Amino acid sequence: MIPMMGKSMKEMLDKWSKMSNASGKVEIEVSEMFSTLAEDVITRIVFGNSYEDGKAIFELQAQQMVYATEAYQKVFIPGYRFLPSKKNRICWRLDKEVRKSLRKLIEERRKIDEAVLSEECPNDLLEVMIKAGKHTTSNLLTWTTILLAMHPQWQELARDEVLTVCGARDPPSKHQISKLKTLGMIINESVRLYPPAVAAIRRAKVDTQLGDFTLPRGTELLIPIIAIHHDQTLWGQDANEFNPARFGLGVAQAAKHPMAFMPFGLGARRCVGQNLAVLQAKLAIAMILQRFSFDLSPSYQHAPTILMLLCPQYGAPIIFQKL
Ligand code: HEM
Repeated sequence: MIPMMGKSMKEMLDKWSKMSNASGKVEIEVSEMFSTLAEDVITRIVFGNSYEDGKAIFELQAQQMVYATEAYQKVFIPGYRFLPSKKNRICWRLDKEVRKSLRKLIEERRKIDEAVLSEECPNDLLEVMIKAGKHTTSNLLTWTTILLAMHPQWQELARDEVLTVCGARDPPSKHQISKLKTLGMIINESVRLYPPAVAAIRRAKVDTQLGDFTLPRGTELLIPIIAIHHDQTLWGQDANEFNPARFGLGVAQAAKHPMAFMPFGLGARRCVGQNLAVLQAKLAIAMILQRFSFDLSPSYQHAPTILMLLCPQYGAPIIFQKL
């Protein structure tokens, strides 16, 4: 998997190098680039030979996200998404199309000779992964790049670590990636401050007592991940500041409550793509650090906004300088 990711990454970075001017500088809108990268990686991993079909499904999902965001931006009314408004109807239709395309692909996979169906293309993973992975991972990469551009001292520390552990040119191996502790802390701090998924939803299956609240069966709960991640009673006075050092003793020790960090959700339904997302993020950032230093473009405006996921409202223009 890592060589496949490394290949997509290297192709992207070679393109940036070619685009740079005589002094080795290039301005890149990273949110777009990382979106393409994450799509490329997941589509290759999940769909293999059905790459083109996979891309078509991602396009349908992008349309679905636009409509769903508009619907959710209205006042939050439990059960709103079940009402037959025009936008909801379009969402349902797109959802049906996505499911239909996925089912078709899975059927096609089933027809493949069993001998060809190796561990590399288990078809049940297909439906699971496609639904969640692209936008969240590119979002994580975008915020981490913005934060490292804002905090050059952490960028330097991360680069020193990458160069010491992995050298200056070759894509890091799995073994090397597991040794990138500072980079791991930076990524944790990035998803704490800017969790791509800002909330998770649960429904009480039975009547439940939660602290002082009695929740009747069927109650929908919105768990505000982003608010929990910024809560000063849990994270201290500097809760809104970028301080990867808070993760120095591990995730469980970073806040006053061991479960306060939940960018991938918690419990049995937590994110199945967590390891893949973190692996991809570490590899991508490490490979960028090996080749470029970077700063925010003067046109960058810091305006985190929720468009289903937490996004930089005016994009993420970053100036890269070849090392
Ligand atoms: C930075 C990247 C990612 C973030 C922040 C993220 C976050 C989350 C969150 C918050 C949940 C809800 C968990 C809960 O309700 O407790 C979730 C669920 C899920 N994620 Fe991710 N995710 C990321 C990347 C990925 C990737 C790369 C994949 C697949 C390749 C993926 C697949 C899934 C799936 C299938 C679920 C549903 C699990 C279930 O309902 O049992 N995610 N993710």
